[in-house]
Amino acid sequence: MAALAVLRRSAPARLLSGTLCVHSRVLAPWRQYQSNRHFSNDKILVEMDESTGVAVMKMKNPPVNGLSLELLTEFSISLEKLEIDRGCRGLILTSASPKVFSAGLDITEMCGKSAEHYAAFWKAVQEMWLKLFGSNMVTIAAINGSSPAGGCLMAMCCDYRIMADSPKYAIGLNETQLGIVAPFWFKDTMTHTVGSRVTEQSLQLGQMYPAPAALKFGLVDQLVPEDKVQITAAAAMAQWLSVPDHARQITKPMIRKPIVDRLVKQREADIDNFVSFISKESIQKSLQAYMDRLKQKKQ
Ligand SMILES: CCCCCCC/C=C/C(=O)SCCNC(=O)CCNC(=O)[C@H](O)C(C)(C)COP(=O)(O)OP(=O)(O)OC[C@H]1O[C@@H](n2cnc3c(N)ncnc32)[C@H](O)[C@@H]1OP(=O)(O)O
Repeated sequence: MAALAVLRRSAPARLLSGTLCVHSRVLAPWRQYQSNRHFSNDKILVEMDESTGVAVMKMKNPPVNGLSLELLTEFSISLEKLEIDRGCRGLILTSASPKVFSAGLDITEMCGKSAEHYAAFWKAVQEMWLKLFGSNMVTIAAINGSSPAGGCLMAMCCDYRIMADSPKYAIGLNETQLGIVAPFWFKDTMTHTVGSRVTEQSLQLGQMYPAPAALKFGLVDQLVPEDKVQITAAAAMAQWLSVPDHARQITKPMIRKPIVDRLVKQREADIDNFVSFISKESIQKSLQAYMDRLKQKKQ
Protein backbone atom coordinates (compact mmCIF):
# COMPACT_ATOMS: atom_id res chain seq x y z
CA MET A 1 0.00 0.00 0.00
CA ALA A 2 2.78 2.41 0.97
CA ALA A 3 4.74 1.49 -2.15
CA LEU A 4 1.67 2.04 -4.29
CA ALA A 5 1.14 5.40 -2.72
CA VAL A 6 4.70 6.40 -3.49
CA LEU A 7 4.39 5.22 -7.08
CA ARG A 8 1.20 7.17 -7.58
CA ARG A 9 2.41 10.28 -5.82
CA SER A 10 2.46 13.39 -7.97
CA ALA A 11 5.70 15.07 -9.06
CA PRO A 12 5.34 18.05 -6.72
CA ALA A 13 4.57 15.68 -3.89
CA ARG A 14 7.89 14.00 -4.51
CA LEU A 15 9.64 17.35 -4.57
CA LEU A 16 8.59 18.00 -1.02
CA SER A 17 8.20 14.49 0.28
CA GLY A 18 11.63 14.30 1.90
CA THR A 19 10.58 17.03 4.22
CA LEU A 20 6.88 16.88 4.63
CA CYS A 21 4.86 13.84 5.31
CA VAL A 22 2.71 13.11 2.25
CA HIS A 23 1.54 15.36 -0.54
CA SER A 24 -0.39 12.98 -2.67
CA ARG A 25 -3.96 13.27 -3.78
CA VAL A 26 -4.40 9.52 -4.13
CA LEU A 27 -5.07 8.24 -0.64
CA ALA A 28 -7.81 8.39 1.90
CA PRO A 29 -11.13 9.59 0.58
CA TRP A 30 -13.48 11.52 2.82
CA ARG A 31 -14.56 8.25 4.46
CA GLN A 32 -12.42 9.36 7.38
CA TYR A 33 -14.41 12.50 7.97
CA GLN A 34 -17.95 11.08 7.88
CA SER A 35 -20.48 11.88 5.22
CA ASN A 36 -21.10 15.52 6.12
CA ARG A 37 -17.48 16.29 5.39
CA HIS A 38 -16.97 18.20 8.60
CA PHE A 39 -14.49 17.16 11.21
CA SER A 40 -13.59 18.75 14.44
CA ASN A 41 -11.07 18.31 17.22
CA ASP A 42 -11.00 20.36 20.37
CA LYS A 43 -9.06 23.20 18.82
CA ILE A 44 -9.52 22.83 15.06
CA LEU A 45 -12.72 22.77 13.06
CA VAL A 46 -12.70 21.78 9.39
CA GLU A 47 -15.59 22.24 6.99
CA MET A 48 -15.12 20.70 3.58
CA ASP A 49 -17.17 21.77 0.58
CA GLU A 50 -16.99 18.80 -1.76
CA SER A 51 -18.49 20.70 -4.67
CA THR A 52 -15.60 23.18 -4.72
CA GLY A 53 -12.84 21.06 -3.16
CA VAL A 54 -12.23 23.81 -0.62
CA ALA A 55 -11.77 23.22 3.10
CA VAL A 56 -12.22 25.98 5.65
CA MET A 57 -10.13 25.40 8.74
CA LYS A 58 -11.00 27.41 11.84
CA MET A 59 -8.75 27.71 14.86
CA LYS A 60 -10.83 27.66 18.03
CA ASN A 61 -8.77 28.18 21.12
CA PRO A 62 -10.48 31.03 22.97
CA PRO A 63 -9.92 33.73 23.95
CA VAL A 64 -7.07 34.54 21.53
CA ASN A 65 -6.21 31.35 19.62
CA GLY A 66 -2.88 30.94 21.36
CA LEU A 67 -0.88 28.32 19.47
CA SER A 68 -0.66 25.71 22.20
CA LEU A 69 0.93 22.29 21.81
CA GLU A 70 -2.55 20.82 21.54
CA LEU A 71 -3.72 23.25 18.86
CA LEU A 72 -0.53 22.84 16.85
CA THR A 73 -0.75 19.05 17.00
CA GLU A 74 -4.38 19.04 15.91
CA PHE A 75 -3.56 21.54 13.19
CA SER A 76 -0.84 19.35 11.69
CA ILE A 77 -2.96 16.21 11.84
CA SER A 78 -5.91 17.99 10.20
CA LEU A 79 -3.74 19.52 7.50
CA GLU A 80 -2.19 16.18 6.71
CA LYS A 81 -5.65 14.63 6.32
CA LEU A 82 -6.58 17.31 3.82
CA GLU A 83 -3.23 17.10 2.06
CA ILE A 84 -3.64 13.43 1.24
CA ASP A 85 -7.21 13.81 0.05
CA ARG A 86 -7.26 14.39 -3.67
CA GLY A 87 -10.75 15.86 -3.44
CA CYS A 88 -9.36 18.77 -1.46
CA ARG A 89 -7.58 21.39 -3.57
CA GLY A 90 -7.71 24.50 -1.43
CA LEU A 91 -7.54 25.50 2.22
CA ILE A 92 -8.88 28.68 3.81
CA LEU A 93 -7.35 29.23 7.23
CA THR A 94 -9.23 31.45 9.65
CA SER A 95 -10.26 31.96 13.26
CA ALA A 96 -13.43 30.89 15.00
CA SER A 97 -12.96 33.76 17.49
CA PRO A 98 -13.96 37.27 16.59
CA LYS A 99 -11.24 39.96 16.65
CA VAL A 100 -8.21 37.66 16.86
CA PHE A 101 -6.82 35.47 14.07
CA SER A 102 -4.15 34.13 16.44
CA ALA A 103 -2.15 35.67 19.29
CA GLY A 104 0.81 33.58 18.18
CA LEU A 105 2.57 30.97 20.21
CA ASP A 106 0.96 30.30 23.55
CA ILE A 107 3.46 31.96 25.85
CA THR A 108 2.48 29.72 28.75
CA GLU A 109 3.97 26.80 26.77
CA MET A 110 7.32 28.58 26.92
CA CYS A 111 7.29 29.54 30.62
CA GLY A 112 8.29 27.44 33.60
CA LYS A 113 8.22 24.09 31.79
CA SER A 114 10.76 21.27 31.41
CA ALA A 115 13.34 21.00 28.63
CA GLU A 116 11.41 17.99 27.28
CA HIS A 117 8.26 20.06 27.08
CA TYR A 118 10.04 22.91 25.27
CA ALA A 119 11.49 20.41 22.78
CA ALA A 120 8.09 18.82 22.09
CA PHE A 121 6.48 22.23 21.75
CA TRP A 122 9.10 23.52 19.33
CA LYS A 123 8.90 20.37 17.24
CA ALA A 124 5.16 20.99 16.91
CA VAL A 125 5.79 24.60 15.83
CA GLN A 126 8.25 23.37 13.20
CA GLU A 127 5.78 20.73 12.03
CA MET A 128 3.01 23.29 11.59
CA TRP A 129 5.33 25.50 9.53
CA LEU A 130 6.69 22.67 7.37
CA LYS A 131 3.21 21.44 6.56
CA LEU A 132 1.57 24.79 5.92
CA PHE A 133 4.42 26.54 4.10
CA GLY A 134 5.08 23.38 2.08
CA SER A 135 1.45 22.59 1.32
CA ASN A 136 0.54 21.45 -2.18
CA MET A 137 -2.91 22.97 -1.80
CA VAL A 138 -3.81 26.56 -2.51
CA THR A 139 -3.76 28.15 0.93
CA ILE A 140 -5.51 31.42 1.75
CA ALA A 141 -5.45 33.17 5.12
CA ALA A 142 -8.71 34.88 6.02
CA ILE A 143 -7.31 37.13 8.75
CA ASN A 144 -10.35 38.19 10.73
CA GLY A 145 -8.48 39.94 13.54
CA SER A 146 -5.10 40.63 15.09
CA SER A 147 -2.26 38.37 14.17
CA PRO A 148 0.99 38.85 16.06
CA ALA A 149 4.12 36.67 15.88
CA GLY A 150 3.21 33.00 15.31
CA GLY A 151 -0.20 34.14 14.01
CA CYS A 152 1.55 36.30 11.44
CA LEU A 153 3.82 33.37 10.60
CA MET A 154 0.81 31.16 9.85
CA ALA A 155 -0.73 33.83 7.65
CA MET A 156 2.56 34.36 5.80
CA CYS A 157 2.77 30.62 5.10
CA CYS A 158 -0.35 30.93 2.96
CA ASP A 159 -0.36 31.75 -0.75
CA TYR A 160 -2.66 34.74 -0.32
CA ARG A 161 -3.76 36.89 2.62
CA ILE A 162 -7.04 38.76 3.06
CA MET A 163 -7.37 40.86 6.21
CA ALA A 164 -10.25 42.64 7.92
CA ASP A 165 -9.91 46.33 7.11
CA SER A 166 -9.62 47.84 10.55
CA PRO A 167 -6.77 49.83 12.11
CA LYS A 168 -7.66 48.03 15.38
CA TYR A 169 -6.19 44.83 13.94
CA ALA A 170 -2.45 44.50 13.58
CA ILE A 171 -0.12 41.92 12.16
CA GLY A 172 3.63 41.40 12.36
CA LEU A 173 6.51 39.52 13.94
CA ASN A 174 6.83 41.29 17.29
CA GLU A 175 9.20 38.80 18.97
CA THR A 176 11.89 41.33 19.89
CA GLN A 177 9.26 43.25 21.87
CA LEU A 178 9.03 40.19 24.12
CA GLY A 179 12.83 40.00 24.45
CA ILE A 180 12.97 36.91 22.24
CA VAL A 181 14.25 36.34 18.73
CA ALA A 182 12.33 35.11 15.70
CA PRO A 183 14.21 32.06 14.39
CA PHE A 184 15.75 32.03 10.92
CA TRP A 185 12.80 30.27 9.33
CA PHE A 186 10.35 32.90 10.65
CA LYS A 187 12.73 35.45 9.10
CA ASP A 188 12.91 33.47 5.85
CA THR A 189 9.13 33.35 5.66
CA MET A 190 8.87 37.10 6.11
CA THR A 191 11.62 37.77 3.59
CA HIS A 192 9.77 35.54 1.13
CA THR A 193 6.63 37.62 1.75
CA VAL A 194 7.84 41.23 1.89
CA GLY A 195 11.53 41.22 0.95
CA SER A 196 14.73 41.79 2.91
CA ARG A 197 14.55 45.49 3.66
CA VAL A 198 11.09 45.47 5.27
CA THR A 199 11.94 42.23 7.08
CA GLU A 200 15.18 43.60 8.51
CA GLN A 201 13.45 46.63 9.93
CA SER A 202 10.32 44.80 11.06
CA LEU A 203 12.19 42.09 12.89
CA GLN A 204 14.56 44.40 14.71
CA LEU A 205 11.77 46.68 15.86
CA GLY A 206 9.29 43.87 16.50
CA GLN A 207 6.94 45.93 14.39
CA MET A 208 3.20 45.31 14.42
CA TYR A 209 1.44 46.83 11.39
CA PRO A 210 -2.17 48.00 11.53
CA ALA A 211 -4.06 46.42 8.62
CA PRO A 212 -3.73 49.44 6.23
CA ALA A 213 0.06 49.57 6.75
CA ALA A 214 0.32 45.80 6.33
CA LEU A 215 -1.34 46.19 2.92
CA LYS A 216 1.09 48.95 1.98
CA PHE A 217 4.11 46.74 2.72
CA GLY A 218 2.59 43.68 1.03
CA LEU A 219 2.36 41.78 4.30
CA VAL A 220 -1.27 41.19 3.35
CA ASP A 221 -2.65 41.18 -0.18
CA GLN A 222 -6.13 42.57 0.26
CA LEU A 223 -8.23 44.41 2.86
CA VAL A 224 -11.98 44.04 3.00
CA PRO A 225 -14.67 44.93 5.54
CA GLU A 226 -14.67 42.49 8.44
CA ASP A 227 -17.94 40.85 7.42
CA LYS A 228 -16.62 40.22 3.89
CA VAL A 229 -13.40 38.41 4.80
CA GLN A 230 -14.74 34.88 4.36
CA ILE A 231 -16.66 35.52 1.15
CA THR A 232 -13.69 37.32 -0.36
CA ALA A 233 -11.43 34.41 0.58
CA ALA A 234 -13.82 32.03 -1.19
CA ALA A 235 -13.81 34.22 -4.31
CA ALA A 236 -10.01 34.48 -4.31
CA MET A 237 -9.80 30.71 -3.88
CA ALA A 238 -12.01 30.16 -6.93
CA GLN A 239 -9.63 32.31 -8.94
CA TRP A 240 -6.54 30.43 -7.72
CA LEU A 241 -8.22 27.11 -8.42
CA SER A 242 -8.93 28.10 -12.01
CA VAL A 243 -5.24 27.41 -12.68
CA PRO A 244 -4.56 23.74 -13.50
CA ASP A 245 -3.35 21.97 -10.33
CA HIS A 246 -0.39 20.21 -11.90
CA ALA A 247 1.16 23.43 -13.25
CA ARG A 248 0.57 25.37 -10.05
CA GLN A 249 1.82 22.50 -7.89
CA ILE A 250 5.10 22.27 -9.78
CA THR A 251 5.58 26.04 -9.64
CA LYS A 252 5.05 26.54 -5.90
CA PRO A 253 7.98 24.43 -4.64
CA MET A 254 10.32 26.12 -7.12
CA ILE A 255 10.19 29.05 -4.73
CA ARG A 256 9.46 27.32 -1.43
CA LYS A 257 11.46 24.11 -1.41
CA PRO A 258 14.87 25.72 -0.74
CA ILE A 259 13.32 27.59 2.20
CA VAL A 260 11.74 24.41 3.57
CA ASP A 261 14.98 22.47 3.11
CA ARG A 262 16.96 24.92 5.22
CA LEU A 263 14.94 23.99 8.29
CA VAL A 264 14.71 20.30 7.43
CA LYS A 265 18.50 20.10 7.33
CA GLN A 266 18.83 21.52 10.82
CA ARG A 267 15.67 20.59 12.66
CA GLU A 268 17.37 18.98 15.62
CA ALA A 269 19.87 21.82 16.00
CA ASP A 270 17.02 24.30 15.81
CA ILE A 271 15.17 22.46 18.60
CA ASP A 272 18.32 22.37 20.75
CA ASN A 273 18.86 26.06 20.13
CA PHE A 274 15.28 26.87 21.13
CA VAL A 275 15.43 24.78 24.30
CA SER A 276 18.67 26.32 25.43
CA PHE A 277 17.49 29.87 24.59
CA ILE A 278 14.08 29.62 26.19
CA SER A 279 15.44 27.93 29.33
CA LYS A 280 17.69 30.89 30.17
CA GLU A 281 16.66 32.66 33.32
CA SER A 282 16.84 36.07 31.65
CA ILE A 283 14.49 34.93 28.84
CA GLN A 284 12.06 33.40 31.32
CA LYS A 285 11.99 36.71 33.20
CA SER A 286 11.32 38.64 29.98
CA LEU A 287 8.44 36.36 29.03
CA GLN A 288 6.97 36.49 32.51
CA ALA A 289 7.18 40.29 32.54
CA TYR A 290 5.47 40.40 29.13
CA MET A 291 2.64 38.14 30.35
CA ASP A 292 2.24 40.38 33.41
CA ARG A 293 2.01 43.44 31.14
CA LEU A 294 -0.65 41.73 29.03
CA LYS A 295 -2.71 41.01 32.10
CA GLN A 296 -2.23 44.51 33.56
CA LYS A 297 -3.42 46.07 30.30
CA LYS A 298 -6.95 45.02 31.25
CA GLN A 299 -6.91 46.64 34.70
C1 LIG B 1 15.71 30.75 19.41
C2 LIG B 1 14.20 30.77 19.41
C3 LIG B 1 13.65 31.81 20.26
C4 LIG B 1 12.18 31.77 20.54
C5 LIG B 1 11.30 32.10 19.41
C6 LIG B 1 9.88 32.18 19.84
C7 LIG B 1 9.01 32.71 18.75
C8 LIG B 1 7.73 33.20 19.35
C9 LIG B 1 6.67 33.44 18.65
C10 LIG B 1 5.41 33.89 19.27
O1 LIG B 1 4.37 33.76 18.67
S1 LIG B 1 5.43 34.56 20.85
C11 LIG B 1 3.78 35.16 21.15
C12 LIG B 1 3.70 36.60 20.79
N1 LIG B 1 2.34 37.06 20.91
C13 LIG B 1 2.01 38.24 21.36
O2 LIG B 1 2.84 39.05 21.71
C14 LIG B 1 0.53 38.55 21.44
C15 LIG B 1 0.13 39.02 22.78
N2 LIG B 1 -1.30 39.25 22.84
C16 LIG B 1 -1.88 40.38 22.39
O3 LIG B 1 -1.28 41.27 21.85
C17 LIG B 1 -3.37 40.48 22.61
O4 LIG B 1 -3.74 39.49 23.52
C18 LIG B 1 -4.21 40.32 21.32
C19 LIG B 1 -3.84 39.07 20.55
C20 LIG B 1 -4.02 41.56 20.43
C21 LIG B 1 -5.70 40.22 21.73
O5 LIG B 1 -6.02 41.33 22.52
P1 LIG B 1 -7.33 41.27 23.45
O6 LIG B 1 -7.44 42.59 24.09
O7 LIG B 1 -8.47 40.77 22.64
O8 LIG B 1 -7.03 40.10 24.51
P2 LIG B 1 -6.15 40.20 25.83
O9 LIG B 1 -6.98 40.74 26.93
O10 LIG B 1 -4.86 40.88 25.56
O11 LIG B 1 -5.81 38.67 26.10
C22 LIG B 1 -6.79 37.75 26.58
C23 LIG B 1 -6.09 36.70 27.41
O12 LIG B 1 -5.19 35.96 26.57
C24 LIG B 1 -3.86 36.00 27.13
N3 LIG B 1 -2.92 35.98 25.99
C25 LIG B 1 -2.82 36.84 24.99
N4 LIG B 1 -1.88 36.49 24.11
C26 LIG B 1 -1.34 35.34 24.60
C27 LIG B 1 -0.31 34.46 24.14
N5 LIG B 1 0.36 34.69 22.99
N6 LIG B 1 -0.04 33.38 24.88
C28 LIG B 1 -0.70 33.12 26.03
N7 LIG B 1 -1.68 33.92 26.52
C29 LIG B 1 -2.00 35.01 25.81
C30 LIG B 1 -3.84 37.32 27.90
O13 LIG B 1 -2.83 37.30 28.85
C31 LIG B 1 -5.21 37.31 28.51
O14 LIG B 1 -5.20 36.41 29.59
P3 LIG B 1 -6.12 36.64 30.88
O15 LIG B 1 -5.70 37.95 31.47
O16 LIG B 1 -7.53 36.67 30.38
O17 LIG B 1 -5.83 35.48 31.76
